[in-house]
Amino acid sequence: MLALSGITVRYGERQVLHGADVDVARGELLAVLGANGSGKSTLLRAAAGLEPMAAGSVTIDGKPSAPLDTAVVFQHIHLVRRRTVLENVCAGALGRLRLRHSLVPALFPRALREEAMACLDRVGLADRAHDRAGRLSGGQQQRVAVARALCQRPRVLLADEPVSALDPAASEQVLALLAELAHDAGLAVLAVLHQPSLAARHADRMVGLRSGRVILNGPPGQNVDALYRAAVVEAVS
Ligand SMILES: Nc1ncnc2c1ncn2[C@@H]1O[C@H](COP(=O)(O)OP(=O)(O)OP(=O)(O)O)[C@@H](O)[C@H]1O
Repeated sequence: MLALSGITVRYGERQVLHGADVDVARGELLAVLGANGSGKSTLLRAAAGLEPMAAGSVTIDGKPSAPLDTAVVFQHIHLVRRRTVLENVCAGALGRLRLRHSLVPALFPRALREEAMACLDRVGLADRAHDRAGRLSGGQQQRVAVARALCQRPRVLLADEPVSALDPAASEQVLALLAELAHDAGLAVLAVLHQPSLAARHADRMVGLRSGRVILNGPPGQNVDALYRAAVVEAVS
């Protein structure tokens, strides 16, 4: 479904991605791991169309990816804290509906509110719909951010270190949610993670980057885990 082919990114003289090939199937959660500075976030930004590439292509089912095909969830959760949870989720649809209602949430159409409620239900937070977003815990806010991404109706969900600011229990919940969205909703999900053990518990496949190159690609398991530790983690220790 999502195919990143020959992704090459340079900052000035410095090349940070060297023709990386990564694909994610429909219904798959792919974890991208690697040491600091290995190019994980740059790869994700390239997948989202947010990074100018020196070479390479991003396609979905063989066609160039369009902006609304991919939704992104970031480490820093950008919810509007004084707005309700439901209004924040509705905002995920603004791009696709070309609504001008972002400043007047009361005017969100009823159908959109219902869809946003369904997205919230999917992340297990329908009962918090009318609370102000700022009152939720960090883990709950990240799940709201996932619901907002779903309201965009993307085909691909990209998550950049979505659990870095969360405690272990909330991290497990968010990763389980991403896996569920891949498996049950048929999304292709790519998550940049720093914790190999978390990735191994939830991801269908792991890709390891080192210095802008893909150095491993396989299902979580002893071989990949050992290779990951040897090739990625120990490279920086
Ligand atoms: N806008 C930029 N201008 C110049 N260099 C950049 C820019 N963005 C990233 N880099 C460099 O590109 C390299 C890859 O960065 P990237 O953020 O993709 O790594 P990462 O694997 O996500 O790291 P981390 O785990 O620390 O988030 C790093 O050396 C970084 O300093």
